[in-house]
Amino acid sequence: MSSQPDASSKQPNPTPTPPVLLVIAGAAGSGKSTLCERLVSTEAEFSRVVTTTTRPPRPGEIDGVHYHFLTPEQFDAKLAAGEFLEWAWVHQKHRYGTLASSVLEPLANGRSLAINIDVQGVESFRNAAKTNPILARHMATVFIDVPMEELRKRMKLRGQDSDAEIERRMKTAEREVQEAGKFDYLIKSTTRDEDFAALQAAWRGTCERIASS
Ligand SMILES: Nc1ncnc2c1ncn2[C@@H]1O[C@H](COP(=O)(O)OP(=O)(O)OP(=O)(O)O)[C@@H](O)[C@H]1O
Repeated sequence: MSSQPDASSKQPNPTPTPPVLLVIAGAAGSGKSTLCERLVSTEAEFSRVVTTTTRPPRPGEIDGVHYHFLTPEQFDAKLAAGEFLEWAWVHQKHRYGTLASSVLEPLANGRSLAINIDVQGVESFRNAAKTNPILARHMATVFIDVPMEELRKRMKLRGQDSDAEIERRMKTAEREVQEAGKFDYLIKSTTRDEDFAALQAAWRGTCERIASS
């Protein structure tokens, strides 16, 4: 995960906005990370949700900044106490998740948050919002919709994944796109700039909903 940008490089927004939680999902290669990074690096109100992992820190990674690093035992204890909004095994090796406190505390302090997560993780957030009025009020879910052939192209161009891995991700993408109708906002992906403008529109829409409720 990339480091948090320097807050001083962001332009403060002259009009105060209510804090929001934008939960951004889409298939692998859809551009979630690109959008999330641009939002937290250009909009002064936004921070990235600091998620939790049992994988050991890599050199240079700071606890509480890049991740909350927990031992498997600490993770188990928080799980048993119901402190996670969502969690998952990754590559059957390490667990990753989002603590409710990592979302609720910044929101209570007036910070807006963005998180990029898979479609299954969003379902957990939606379920949590059913019993948590703060989440229900401040959260909006955003799906980035990319035509299948364009997805394959983006993953090939990115050059991170083998052909076999890309095909595996494409199969998952076909399942994930079936869930698009459950999201509050759908971004029909075109250029990076237009996608970002659509994300900003989703942010504005969410602020208006909160202000009028
Ligand atoms: N609107 C766009 N048009 C063309 N290319 C894009 C667009 N948005 C992002 N990309 C490129 O597509 C590739 C995938 O983007 P990114 O890594 O942000 O996707 P992701 O959804 O976070 O993927 P993953 O889930 O695999 O981490 C990157 O190379 C990125 O630069």
